[in-house]
Amino acid sequence: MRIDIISIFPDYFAPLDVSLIGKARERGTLDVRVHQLRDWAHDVHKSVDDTPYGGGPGMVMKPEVWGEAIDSVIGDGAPRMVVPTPSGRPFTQELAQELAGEPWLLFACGRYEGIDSRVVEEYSERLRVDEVGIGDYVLAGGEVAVLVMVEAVGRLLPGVLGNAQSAVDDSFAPGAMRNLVEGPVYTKPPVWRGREVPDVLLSGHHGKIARWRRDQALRRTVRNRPELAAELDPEMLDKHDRKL
Ligand SMILES: N#Cc1c(-c2ccc3cc[nH]c3c2)n[nH]c1N
Repeated sequence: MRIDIISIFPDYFAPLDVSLIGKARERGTLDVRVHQLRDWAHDVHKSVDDTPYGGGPGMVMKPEVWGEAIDSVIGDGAPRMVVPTPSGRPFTQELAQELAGEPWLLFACGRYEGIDSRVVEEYSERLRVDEVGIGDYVLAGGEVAVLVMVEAVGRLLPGVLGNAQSAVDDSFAPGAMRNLVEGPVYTKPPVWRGREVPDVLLSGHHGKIARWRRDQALRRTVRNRPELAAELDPEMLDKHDRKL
């Protein structure tokens, strides 16, 4: 997978040089290219923003600069374009799985009050463009959101996670974990400050362990994410309710 990121703060993406994503880049599984938007700003100040039409606070990012940058980066290609924005569709594990199936992603990182809306209009005629948000809070720009999305997508690519099963057991993963969050996890020592690991996990009985883990996931989902629990099959809730 190729990933292009356009931003006025390329240094924000240094974390993509380390850990899982860094190793995937070294192996060639991921080809991440970060571009400085100001390279396509031609005035002496390398301006990328201007005052908003209609008035209002802050500045808006100029369409001309974005247009030149995107045209230069994609050439005749057609990546899937993702524009982080608080007003976007929610970024979910399901969307991460979908994006992980794309051969080429282009992330356009806005700053200030955002990117002139004609940029999304322009490229929606030629590319699949998704405006995506990572949560109901407001950041100062799209860079952190892109870091979140690149990690969530990158870890799903073949060979990136040491244990492919991890992705299957992820919270929210399609299939058995859909609408469920993960339950508690434990490692050695068996007793820590007088706190014991649940006996079932030491039993070696894989069926009982699987049932216990699912029950714990359900309990945590009901407790922490009741809106997800409401989406679960009532039969599953009922079966576990008798024990919840
Ligand atoms: N994704 C996302 C975002 C943002 C965001 C994204 C881009 C810009 C550009 C200026 N301000 C921004 C905030 N805030 N909260 C989210 N969930």
